[in-house]
Amino acid sequence: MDIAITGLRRSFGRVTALRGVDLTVRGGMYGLLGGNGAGKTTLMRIMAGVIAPGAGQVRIGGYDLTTRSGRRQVQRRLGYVPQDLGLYPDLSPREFLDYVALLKGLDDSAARRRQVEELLDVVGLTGVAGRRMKGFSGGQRRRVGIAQALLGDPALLIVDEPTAGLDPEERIRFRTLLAGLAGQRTVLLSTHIVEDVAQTCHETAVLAAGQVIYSGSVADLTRAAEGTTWQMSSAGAPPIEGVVVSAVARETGTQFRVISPARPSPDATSVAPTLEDGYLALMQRHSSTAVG
Ligand SMILES: Nc1ncnc2c1ncn2[C@@H]1O[C@H](COP(=O)(O)OP(=O)(O)OP(=O)(O)O)[C@@H](O)[C@H]1O
Repeated sequence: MDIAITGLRRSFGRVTALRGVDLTVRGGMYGLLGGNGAGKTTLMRIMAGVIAPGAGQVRIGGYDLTTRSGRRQVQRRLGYVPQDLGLYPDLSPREFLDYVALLKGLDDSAARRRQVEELLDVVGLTGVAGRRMKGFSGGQRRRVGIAQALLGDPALLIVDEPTAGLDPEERIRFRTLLAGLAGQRTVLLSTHIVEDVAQTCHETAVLAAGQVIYSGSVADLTRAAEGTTWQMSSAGAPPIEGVVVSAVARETGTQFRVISPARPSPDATSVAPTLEDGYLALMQRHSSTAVG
């Protein structure tokens, strides 16, 4: 399901969360990157129809989200996994999903049960389907969140910060699950974890201070740091030039990875960038133009 957004603005009182967002998404798995407060959640909530847009155009699958009828049409075709999904701790995932399915209008109880069992299997929760959710891990809770969003087989799945707080193994399992779901539908993944986008998306956008400062391929964003990514050793002091991406302590000194337009020290060697380097180089350029 295609998403076409132009000139989207949204404020909360005196705080402007989105200041003219332009974004086009065409199917598959799409990453939305940005730091804290960049406006990702506001954008997701507008697309999910939870809050109305301020000014601008938002069309999803051809439906106009600035109208109430458009929002209703989109909500029928969309699954949303918010950052903090409230679960009922005394219900089991099976009971919870059955309840949400009823709310979504799946009245036929046999069909509802069938769909709930299918989704429990898709998200890998069949083994704990009858257990109360009270003691569930972060990963299990998020799986329940995905399952409830998939009820009704939506063409668009919007997932806000799904891997925050998960341990590394759970994170990998979870993003693999999401990538699998993008086979037949559009999955919009909002995150500040660059690695999740690097491992699952071809296309991405970067949001900063309520504006899209990059949209395009993950490969092109990675290339944004080509020729400006350096590795160097130092007796201890970090380099004065550039942004330090990582610092690894070794017996011989500290090895730094640095993003800098100029060679940060005579012994620094140029290395191939990762998506994280590209993202940081973009942010660095953006903040220097925003200030200057
Ligand atoms: N309901 C609200 N009332 C007031 N201000 C809000 C509201 N929702 C968002 N904001 C403000 O809008 C800005 C963007 O917030 P938003 O939650 O969309 O960013 P984000 O990119 O999702 O950040 P995070 O990763 O920290 O959740 C922030 O300054 C935030 O404080």
